[in-house]
Amino acid sequence: MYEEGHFSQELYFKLLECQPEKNQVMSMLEMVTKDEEFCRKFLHVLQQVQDYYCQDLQNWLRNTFPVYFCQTPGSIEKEKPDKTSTWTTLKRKLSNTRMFKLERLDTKTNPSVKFCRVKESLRYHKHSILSQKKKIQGNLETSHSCCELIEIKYTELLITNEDPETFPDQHEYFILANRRARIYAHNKHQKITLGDLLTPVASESQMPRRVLVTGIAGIGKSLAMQRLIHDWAIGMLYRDVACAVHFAFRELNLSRSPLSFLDLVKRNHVHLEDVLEELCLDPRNLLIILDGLDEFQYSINDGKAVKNIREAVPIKDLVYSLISGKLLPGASIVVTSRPRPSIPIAAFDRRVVILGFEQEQVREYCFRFFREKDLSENVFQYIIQNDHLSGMSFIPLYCFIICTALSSFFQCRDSGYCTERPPQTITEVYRCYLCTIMHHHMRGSSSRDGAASEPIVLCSPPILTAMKDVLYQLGKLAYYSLLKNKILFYPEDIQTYGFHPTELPDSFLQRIFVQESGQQQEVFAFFHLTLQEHLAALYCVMSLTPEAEELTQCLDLWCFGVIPEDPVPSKLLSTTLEIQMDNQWERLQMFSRFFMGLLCFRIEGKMKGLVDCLSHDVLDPLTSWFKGKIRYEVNQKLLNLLHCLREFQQETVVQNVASEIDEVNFFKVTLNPADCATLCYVLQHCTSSLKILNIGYANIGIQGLRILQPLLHRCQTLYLRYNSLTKEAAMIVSKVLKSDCEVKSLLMCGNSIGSEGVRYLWDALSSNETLEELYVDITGITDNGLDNFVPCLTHNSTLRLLTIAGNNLSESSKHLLVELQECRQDLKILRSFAGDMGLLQAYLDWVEDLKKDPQQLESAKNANALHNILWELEKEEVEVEDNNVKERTLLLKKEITELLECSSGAVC
Ligand SMILES: Nc1ncnc2c1ncn2[C@@H]1O[C@H](COP(=O)(O)OP(=O)(O)OP(=O)(O)O)[C@@H](O)[C@H]1O
Repeated sequence: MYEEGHFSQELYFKLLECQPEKNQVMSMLEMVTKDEEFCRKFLHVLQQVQDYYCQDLQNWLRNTFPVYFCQTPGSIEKEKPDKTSTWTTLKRKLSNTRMFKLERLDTKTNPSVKFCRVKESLRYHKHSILSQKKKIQGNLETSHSCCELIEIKYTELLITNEDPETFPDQHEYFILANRRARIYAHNKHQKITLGDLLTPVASESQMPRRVLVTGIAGIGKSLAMQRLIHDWAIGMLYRDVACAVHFAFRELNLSRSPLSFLDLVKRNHVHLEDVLEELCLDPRNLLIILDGLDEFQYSINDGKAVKNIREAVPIKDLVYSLISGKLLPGASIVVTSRPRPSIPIAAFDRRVVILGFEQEQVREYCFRFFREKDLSENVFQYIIQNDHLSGMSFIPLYCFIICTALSSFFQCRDSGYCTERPPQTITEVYRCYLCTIMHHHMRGSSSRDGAASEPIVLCSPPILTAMKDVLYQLGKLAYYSLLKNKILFYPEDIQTYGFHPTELPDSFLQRIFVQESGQQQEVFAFFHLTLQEHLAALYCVMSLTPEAEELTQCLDLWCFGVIPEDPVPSKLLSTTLEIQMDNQWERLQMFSRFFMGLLCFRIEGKMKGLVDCLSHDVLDPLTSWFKGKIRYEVNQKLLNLLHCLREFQQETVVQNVASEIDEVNFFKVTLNPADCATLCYVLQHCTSSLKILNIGYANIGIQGLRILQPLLHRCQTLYLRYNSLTKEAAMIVSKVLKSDCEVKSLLMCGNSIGSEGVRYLWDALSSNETLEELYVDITGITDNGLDNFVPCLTHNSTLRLLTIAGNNLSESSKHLLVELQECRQDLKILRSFAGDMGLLQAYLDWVEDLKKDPQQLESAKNANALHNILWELEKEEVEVEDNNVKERTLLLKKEITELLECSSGAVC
């Protein structure tokens, strides 16, 4: 009724939430029978879904309301409100897909009895799936987020049909944030829905049977699997599957003794006990979900194959046999894992990646979280207007953290209590989140109901004092484990830090292993890696002495992996010196940013109750430390330093450091909008010129360029190559060139600014008096891109070099270039690759770079650069006379052809 547009979302959610004593069906009937029109619509919908209910009810409805049931199915289509609704999809599927038929079971012997037994067992099985209300990780039972119903809580995720690549060893968040920047920019990846995980796409001839779903921590893999099995149980998805079962690897770890597939299923799904063997006769009846492969304690690479569902084997062999299709071939298997699963991905017919929420889903999430339109819209607007928060919000778990953190501000703002400003930096968000859960923890469950409307005084000294010991010990556990790259803790580990496993503050840590009969083994983890990083940073800030050298030595270690030659006595340093710190800095980036943010709080006296204020005296040595580093660092290390400054929020420090920066090199570092905002934040603290801003291959897209716009006029050399920029980017740059700017060299190659875009650039050049070099090779320019070229450039007096090769210009346009060259003798124009040995060599070197760097190759391919060059080289070949040039031209052609063949999958 909701999907069909007859129930509002509010009514639908209300119905879903009705208490068990007030049966949902009864409530629904009460609602629909109130008015005749409603009743009519209800019967229409019932007619559409007759397959869902039993024959008796179908007959009764037919006899009682013949008028509706004599209409042709589909007559209701005209009332359909939303073409993309799951309801519409369901109806399409009902008509298209094969439905599961019990005849596929072996019913030769005493068929009717068997038939009923199987049907009955499956009904119980589905019922038990639907009645399990899984606790949604990290939820606080606060007044606004108490609801755990999956229909209400679940917000659609962006899933793409794409192979997980081999990622560099970086923090998962950064990888995904950067990866998404690429995916949005080119939009070439195919989106798929949960319901299509097992449906062949156009290029596939067969239905994929074994599917791997990857995604970083907190992106929603487990919730998606819960949603999938839920939707199967209510008949919305995979109706051709007779029986779906779900296992979490963290629970499979508990199976210490050998067991058979039958034992495994029966242990978890008792209702299937009597019918499982029959269901397994045709494995196509089965859908097996295996969630969280990364948490499996055993390696399945050396697993042994088992083919018999009755044979008891070690759990790893069972898992291996299912995933490799040796056991129950034909069954559908969906496995989830964090990126880089420790299993050959070739075992899967399909690999998909969950990329989290798109912006509209963040809005939807906010609504589902707060359930109040105005409040949720205010929160959503606040998130999207803050690049840092919006940059994080695509991860559902972060969305939860942000909404929890913001809730106190926006709710008490409405009631007029709030004096503080809402959090803006990541550290502030986590601090508020932590304070909210501490507040919650302190209030205890008994006073929960009455206290819901109280204003929250976040992080008040009494709360911090009361929680001080817990936070300190948890932080200590977090810090030392983080350095050792450890995220799971055994009870012994916990006890070492002064906690008893039964008295753990479960708002911070989650128990991973459920307690099972006879087995006591439990493991704990912080409910998200970022919470561990935040608490670790809190511990370090609390433990820090006023000794400035300790601070700078620690920063050297965390931000660069540099072990001090002459370490000062420090508990933060002593243990870390024993740890291999090579390349640790990559993993410690989020931690170091949190550290700087919390250090600011301590200096500003906002940690009263936890630790004394730290004197402002540390600011000078800290400024010197930043100045010393920032001059020489490039790429990811530089980016992390800038983020640290952003989190630190100390204007005088940022100003002093910013004035030291005269070159910024982010060549091939993918920059997401939050990175661009940070770069802009720091550099705007000074007004002097920047010699070089190199953001070539940073894939910033138009969103990133808009953020960086205020900086561009101060750059002398501006590298914007291969950034997925379009006409709008040329408009921005043209504005910059018309302003009082310092830009001398502008490299725009490999963007799709096109003819319209380049005309804005020519126009700007008619008045600009700074630009000396302009590179617009391979930018999609065609003949009409030169419409205003000659008049504009004749007025220009500063441009000395223009490269415009690799565009689609006809002979007549090339004449225009020659024409201009004649009247502007001081201007060198390179219009083709063969025209200049230097340009040819530059492109040969470029091809060498592409061979080594798949990401750079991807950018080049997205700009269609290789084909453009080839096309032009082929035309030029005829004209070349100089043998040297000819030889280089042929070589470039050969290299590019080979590269294209190689990267399209042919054997290199
Ligand atoms: N589709 C969604 N709609 C609403 N909330 C979601 C969604 N997906 C995830 N969440 C929120 O994020 C939390 C983490 O999700 P989930 O446990 O599914 O992540 P995961 O990818 O399995 O993480 P991990 O790899 O750490 O196990 C959920 O508990 C829930 O609060």
